Amino acid sequence: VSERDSFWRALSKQQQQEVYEERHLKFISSLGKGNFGRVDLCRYDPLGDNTGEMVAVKQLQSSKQSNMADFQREIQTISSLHCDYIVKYRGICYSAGRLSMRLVMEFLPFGSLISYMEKYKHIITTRRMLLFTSQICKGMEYLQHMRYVHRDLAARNILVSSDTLVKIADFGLTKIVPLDKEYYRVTQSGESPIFWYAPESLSEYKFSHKSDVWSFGVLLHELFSYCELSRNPKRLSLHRIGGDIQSAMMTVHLFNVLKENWRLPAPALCPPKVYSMMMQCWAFNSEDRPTFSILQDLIESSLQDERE
Ligand SMILES: Cc1cnc(Nc2cc(F)c(C3CCN(C)CC3)c(F)c2)nc1Nc1ccc(F)c(N2CCCS2(=O)=O)c1
Repeated sequence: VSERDSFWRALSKQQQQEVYEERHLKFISSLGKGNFGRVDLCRYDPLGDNTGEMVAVKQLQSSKQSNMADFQREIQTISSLHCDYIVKYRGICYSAGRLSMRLVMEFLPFGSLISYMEKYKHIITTRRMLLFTSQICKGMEYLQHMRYVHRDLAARNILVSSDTLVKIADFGLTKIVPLDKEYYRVTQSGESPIFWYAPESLSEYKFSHKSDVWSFGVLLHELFSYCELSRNPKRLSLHRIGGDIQSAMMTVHLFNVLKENWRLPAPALCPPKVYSMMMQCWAFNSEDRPTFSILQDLIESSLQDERE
């Protein structure tokens, strides 16, 4: 009980206010599984007349101590973020009986960018893709302003709210950069999305706003490849380094080909200015990479080209 109560007390006054009562949270369907968590679509229906709002509810799969701590940090992170391009925190559902708590978020009806692009790739325009790019960049500028490093920026973690709005989601790996340093060094590697990692993250486990910029470039590659599985970063990188390497060596081989200046090839039909943006994000030395505000200007200029 004490552990449960200590978590409860740890929540700020503001977070405790947004409490969702379990008895009014009606399960509708499972949306998917991600970092240690499962996300369900629920209707929060206190009036019991099916007029309540639809919400996305994330709960831990295993109540392992380390996962609990990560989940609590994820809740602290997402509840402190207020930005149009970041999925909104609604509150927490603290199930009285069980130890587990659940994170309640706004529901985005179109799902992840990957499923959206698969479905609409035949009608989506370059302009629309640049609009999505600009929104993700604005979300990342805000995240950087709050001194957060996302560490898992990838198309699978971008959610689509409407045909004209996408948001950054899944803060399971997000860390705060300490005030006295420009980067965060992780100890446990866990399930690492190494094909989205900057060289310094592969070799020294260093994560910074500049490593998020590298991942942003990989996300841009996914988007302008219409999130096609045959063209995804993991598939293309494995093709370059040889697919039969066991995972420990994979990081080393990936680092080496990046050191030798291999990069993901330009997606078919990708505007030259957009590929040039990706290549700038993939500068080997982190200080040579653009900031998200410089990227915003480059995106605006590409949008101009598409307008004329
Ligand atoms: C916070 C949030 C808000 N809205 C939504 N809308 C949403 C709407 C949908 F139609 C779908 C799909 C679309 C495709 N068809 C076949 C099944 C349902 C969908 F997947 C999601 N999803 C949220 N989260 C979420 C859900 C599910 C997740 F797997 C992950 N993760 C992904 C990487 C780590 S993760 O576990 O965080 C986050």
